[in-house]
Amino acid sequence: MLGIDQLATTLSKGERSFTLRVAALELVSGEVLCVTGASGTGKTLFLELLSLLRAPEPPAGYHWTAPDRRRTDLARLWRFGARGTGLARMRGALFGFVPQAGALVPFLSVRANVALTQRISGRRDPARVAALLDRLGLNALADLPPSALSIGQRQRVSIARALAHRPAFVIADEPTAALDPAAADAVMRLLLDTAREDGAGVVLSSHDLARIEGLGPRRLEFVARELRPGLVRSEAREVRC
Ligand SMILES: Nc1ncnc2c1ncn2[C@@H]1O[C@H](COP(=O)(O)OP(=O)(O)OP(=O)(O)O)[C@@H](O)[C@H]1O
Repeated sequence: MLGIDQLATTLSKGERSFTLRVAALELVSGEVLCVTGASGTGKTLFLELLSLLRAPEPPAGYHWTAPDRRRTDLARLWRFGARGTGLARMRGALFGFVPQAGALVPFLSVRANVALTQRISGRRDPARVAALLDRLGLNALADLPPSALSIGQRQRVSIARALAHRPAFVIADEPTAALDPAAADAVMRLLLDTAREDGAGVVLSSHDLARIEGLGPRRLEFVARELRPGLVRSEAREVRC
């Protein structure tokens, strides 16, 4: 289980400052959480904090309780900086990423792209790569480079890559933003179904409420307020759908 008890970050430039704050959140592996809010309310920032890509402001409360009940203080992993090995190990074990537009490695084949997260996390498992290629309908494309694929196909590769190393959670930042409605529905279904079969949780952001309706009972909504000119604070509230 992931547990947040105060997680915040502030971005500043000149007179402008944007603070994002999440007071409390618990997330069990296998759950689906949709993250919503208007453009610029900090959905991407929150996903970066959650997935250990961005350091939270101290004091921060963020921990992981493994199935064997061992507890890791995730906020403390930042004490050695962004390149700390403990941080990288935990990030790799807990999270897989589906970015907005695939972000595949252009000089690797589809198969090698899917295997990449296994290589990075030291969890090599060619049989699982083959199973995911099959599950996501990518067998015929396995030896092609990403440039030979449609955007929807690239997103399917991205989903396979995010799951290949068996993370506890898949983090998807507007995963269907670049797709037409039919392809978006198909990719969303594949993402959620494959993650569910694997027992992985999914945290996905979207500003398209219609598309995420019915995906799960939990939604975290960010609302930003300008406290005074140039000083914006965005806070989360959980909405039960
Ligand atoms: N250096 C900075 N100083 C102040 N504010 C910043 C800085 N960099 C980014 N911001 C603000 O941080 C906020 C968070 O952006 P973020 O990309 O997380 O929002 P989002 O909800 O994901 O938006 P979208 O739906 O458009 O992708 C934005 O309002 C942006 O203006």
